[in-house]
Amino acid sequence: MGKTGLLVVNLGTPDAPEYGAVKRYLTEFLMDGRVIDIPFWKRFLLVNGIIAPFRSRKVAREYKKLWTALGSPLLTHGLVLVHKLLQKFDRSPWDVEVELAMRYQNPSIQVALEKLRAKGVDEIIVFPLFPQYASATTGSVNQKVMEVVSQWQVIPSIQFLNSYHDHPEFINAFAMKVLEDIGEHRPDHLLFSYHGIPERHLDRIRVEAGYCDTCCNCGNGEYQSYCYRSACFQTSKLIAESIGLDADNYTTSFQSRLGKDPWIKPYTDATIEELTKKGIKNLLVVSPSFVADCLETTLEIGEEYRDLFLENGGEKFNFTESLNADNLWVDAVFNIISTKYFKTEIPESGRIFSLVDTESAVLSRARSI
Ligand SMILES: C=CC1=C(C)c2cc3[nH]c(cc4nc(cc5[nH]c(cc1n2)c(C)c5CCC(=O)O)C(CCC(=O)O)=C4C)c(C)c3C=C
Ligand SMILES: [Fe+2]
Ligand SMILES: [Fe+2]
Repeated sequence: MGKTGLLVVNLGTPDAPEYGAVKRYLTEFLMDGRVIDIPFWKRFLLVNGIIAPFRSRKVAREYKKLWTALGSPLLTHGLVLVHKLLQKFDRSPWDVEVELAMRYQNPSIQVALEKLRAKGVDEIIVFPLFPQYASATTGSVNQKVMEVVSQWQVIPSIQFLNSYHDHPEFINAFAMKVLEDIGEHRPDHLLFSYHGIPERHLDRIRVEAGYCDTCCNCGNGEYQSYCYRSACFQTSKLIAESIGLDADNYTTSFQSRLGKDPWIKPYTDATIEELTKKGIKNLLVVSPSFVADCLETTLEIGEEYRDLFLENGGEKFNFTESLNADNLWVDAVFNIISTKYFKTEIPESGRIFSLVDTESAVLSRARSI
């Protein structure tokens, strides 16, 4: 077997918590036709004339609150994850190079793929940091990868891992985090809050894939793994089952709406209000559409939704941190990749290697971007 390149990809984040960098990020992101799926000229006017100039100042202020000495948390978690994965693959029987890429801004997919090519990989596995497939996220990453390699003389064999929302390794990793927090905070109720998407995006997939109208009906009956909403309900169900939580004790909802079009429901803000009306006083929120903490978890859930819950009579609000670069998650990614692509059973004793995290190793990687 030759050398394999593992491309780990997340959404992207601005290069700095400043107006200009945020505007560049939002413009690249929202000009993607898979994200705002309207005709180009309308999108161009909307993004360049309204959203980017007016939203960037407020969003830059939010990024400033989030920023650490190492940069944006989304990027830092990705760098540490990749660093640990490299250590694991170095001790494995397989010859694997690992690179982090962001769909928007840096490190770009183009640069990361060029690095893998320079290292002589002859096949590439694309691992999105999105457990549930959406055209706006995984679909867009896959399209970009194909655009880049289409310019190469030698197009390597490429494996796209489209989703792992129901993979036992992913479910188990999140379940462990939730279980720990349930033990600590003893909540009355668990809220699974996923990033939303416009309803129109689901309709497009439904028509293209020939799914029935009710495929994503609240997780009941058949589910379709390419229907983002349905996959989110399935993730909640599997995590809940694995920790022995009854259906009455958890709810699934969708957050982070942008614009006036209808997004998939139920909305997280409305759900939080309903839960308080039902007398829920102690709420634990978990967001398994994100495998790394970022603006949408730390600030939107950790501040906005916390305030909303407390203003409506809630008393205790806690948020389960994401998988970030926990060894639990590193092991899960390693196991997902090696069992799927290297067709190997992982011996129980060989699963966990001791990993030494050095800030300087992460920093030097960050500087080379
Ligand atoms: C988890 C998967 C994600 C889906 C699905 C998704 C869809 C989606 N997002 C927007 C608009 C914005 N998202 C923003 C931030 C953001 N989104 C995700 C993930 C998903 N987005 C992440 C991980 C982040 C955080 C990045 C970070 O640096 O912390 C933003 C930027 C912030 C803001 O302006 O509020 C926007 C805008 C759309 C329109 C969409 C589906 C069509
Ligand atoms: Fe988003
Ligand atoms: Fe559906």
